[in-house]
Amino acid sequence: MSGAVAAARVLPKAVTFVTGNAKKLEEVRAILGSSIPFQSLKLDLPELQGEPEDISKEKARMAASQINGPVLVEDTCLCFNALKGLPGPYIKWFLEKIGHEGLNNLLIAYEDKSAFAMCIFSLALGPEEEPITFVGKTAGKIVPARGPADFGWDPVFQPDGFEQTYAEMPKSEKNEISHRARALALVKEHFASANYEVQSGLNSFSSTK
Ligand SMILES: O=P(O)(O)OP(=O)(O)OP(=O)(O)OC[C@H]1O[C@@H](n2cnc3c(O)ncnc32)[C@H](O)[C@@H]1O
Ligand SMILES: [Mg+2]
Repeated sequence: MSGAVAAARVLPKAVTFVTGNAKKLEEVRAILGSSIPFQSLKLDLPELQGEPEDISKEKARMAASQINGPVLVEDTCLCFNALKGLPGPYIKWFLEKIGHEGLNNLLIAYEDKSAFAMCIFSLALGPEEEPITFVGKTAGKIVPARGPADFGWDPVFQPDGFEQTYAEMPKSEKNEISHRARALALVKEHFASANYEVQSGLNSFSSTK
């Protein structure tokens, strides 16, 4: 078999990035550019419980069966080291209920304000396929809110090596060093090496071009 080129994996349609979060979509678009042709769908998937990687995979399975085609989803965690990784995948509810100040207050009893942001993308090529995950992390610390409050917990997260919070940075700078950018770098690598082809149609592309 040596020298044989692996047959292209034909996908019925282009990969759909499924999220209910417009800001995530904006960043994914900015980071991926035209490197991976994808379409997007706004869908509020259930907030699951468990270990971050399992949550992301299950989210991908649910999205793939709703769409009946290849999907990319992501789940974002904000993990406080003093709290052994919590709120982690539950950050959405913590943020919604207690806000930026409440997140700071969770750490009042601890000297250690360090945290990391984590993004886990899962790619499911179809409803019956085992999702593949891609993890990106950025270390930083939790600080009193600074900067515009237009995306989640950005104002309270200051990445290591920077004087600005995610919210204070120009978007282009966040998109170079963020948890999301790091995970997407792995997604890009995967697409560059996988031999995907989309069945002819509007979204026709070949990942190996
Ligand atoms: O539909 P999905 O993709 O699940 O979108 P979501 O808003 O429900 O997102 P998550 O379940 O991943 O929950 C993560 C929470 O963290 C927020 N978040 C995600 N990425 C962020 C980032 O880069 N900076 C700040 N906040 C972020 C987001 O607004 C949520 O409140
Ligand atoms: Mg969600």
